Amino acid sequence: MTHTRENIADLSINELLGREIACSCGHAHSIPMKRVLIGSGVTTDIPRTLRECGYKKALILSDRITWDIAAKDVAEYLERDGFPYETLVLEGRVVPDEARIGEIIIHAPRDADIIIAVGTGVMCDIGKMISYKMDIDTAAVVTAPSVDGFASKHAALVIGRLKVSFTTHCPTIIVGDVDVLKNAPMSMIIAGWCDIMGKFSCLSDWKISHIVNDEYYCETLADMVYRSVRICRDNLEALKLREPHAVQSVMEALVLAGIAMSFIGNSRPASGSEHHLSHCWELRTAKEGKELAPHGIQIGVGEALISMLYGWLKTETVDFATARAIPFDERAWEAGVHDYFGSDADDILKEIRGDHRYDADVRARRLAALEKNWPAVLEIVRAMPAHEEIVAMLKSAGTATAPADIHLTDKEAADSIRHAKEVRNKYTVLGVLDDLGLLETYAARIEAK
Ligand SMILES: NC(=O)C1=CN([C@@H]2O[C@H](COP(=O)(O)OP(=O)(O)OC[C@H]3O[C@@H](n4cnc5c(N)ncnc54)[C@H](OP(=O)(O)O)[C@@H]3O)[C@@H](O)[C@H]2O)C=CC1
Ligand SMILES: O=C(CO)COP(=O)(O)O
Repeated sequence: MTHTRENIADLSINELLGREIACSCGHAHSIPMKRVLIGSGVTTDIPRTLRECGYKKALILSDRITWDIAAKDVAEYLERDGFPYETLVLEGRVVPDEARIGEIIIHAPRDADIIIAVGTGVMCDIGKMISYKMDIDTAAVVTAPSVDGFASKHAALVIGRLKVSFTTHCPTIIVGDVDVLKNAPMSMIIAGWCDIMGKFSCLSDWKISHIVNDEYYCETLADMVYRSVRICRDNLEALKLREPHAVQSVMEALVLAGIAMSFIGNSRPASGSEHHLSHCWELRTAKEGKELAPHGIQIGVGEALISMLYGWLKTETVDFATARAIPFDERAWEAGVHDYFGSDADDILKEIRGDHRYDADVRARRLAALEKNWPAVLEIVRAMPAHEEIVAMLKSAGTATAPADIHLTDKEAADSIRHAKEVRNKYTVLGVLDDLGLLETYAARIEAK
């Protein structure tokens, strides 16, 4: 049976796993994930699930906080079941860096065939990396619905003080016990909800790139993600009251976004211009040794900024002849990249030169495609929720809405708008504005606010 945007909604998360989904986009989607347990009390199902998936011995990996929150319960259920396991409880604050990863590899038993990482973004990323290096599987027992990376095969690690995204493998089992998730700090629950709200711009960016660059786009998956975004948006009041169905919908949306990324082999369904701003903020603050707000909270602010740019573009009088006549000052651009990215600039420039995204002929082709398809692009731009609507949603969630709320100045926000198109080879609204010669004007407006 071919799956389409209409009938994919009939499938549960578990029906998306462990098989090929023939899709109307022409691709067969699959993910090597075996089981997703989301619901009240699902921790008790872990021993049976491990056995059903063929595992023989687990290493439960946690830190002190997540041991008390969930890992000790996992250990108790495995003990009662007679399922072989060992535990490794990390002491102190956990940073996913070389030292921690080395420490865990030294202490991990050689005969475990699955690592059960108990925690949130950091613990799950460590679990992915260690299991990948040990050539065994990993399960994520999530203690707060805070990020959409649980189901992805990427691990964000700190290497040489810099945040680097490693390709590892996705967990084979994900557990989100709603009885645990609903008691997480509200700021972490809202962070996950913000990560989901960021999909409004990321999915619009992806669709625009499909039109302009003929980039592969799967309407069925985009729709699947959109549907879960709308459910989370509509459940906000219930989420603030920690109602189980609302917490469950955020956890499911986070996992679905990860599955969608794995299905297509890149992060298009979950990361667009709003994430690229956050990548810039992290790169810069890591160098300055500053701590930023949690990932999801940054995405909320990124979404507010990007929705403002989309809003300005909705009413812009676009002049393609003027855009075509704008010369590309390569030396000035290169100097700007060095200035902004410092020691990372050479790597970034090397990648950009390799993918040719700013070559004159490539720019000209993009501009021609933009001009030819402008009504279709404008339709996507106009469908983006208004900036005021995004800000009202974030305010209602009680979270950050503006750069100042996460200790960024308007100048820092404007600079990230100028440079975020360099951090990933993904065409977004920032690339559209750049091609149209509007990026600097819009960045300057943000700076002057
Ligand atoms: N791989 C991917 O695709 C992605 C990865 N990321 C990465 O994820 C990380 C951010 O993850 P995030 O979840 O926001 O933050 P962290 O994993 O850093 O967790 C934040 C803090 O919350 C604590 N905590 C976890 N659960 C609970 C709970 N139930 N009650 C009280 N405290 C709790 C953690 O404790 P403790 O320290 O004890 O665990 C930690 O101190 C970043 O490193 C980011 O780069 C983000 C997006 C995608
Ligand atoms: O953070 C991510 C998804 O939430 C991954 O994004 P990137 O592919 O932009 O690194």
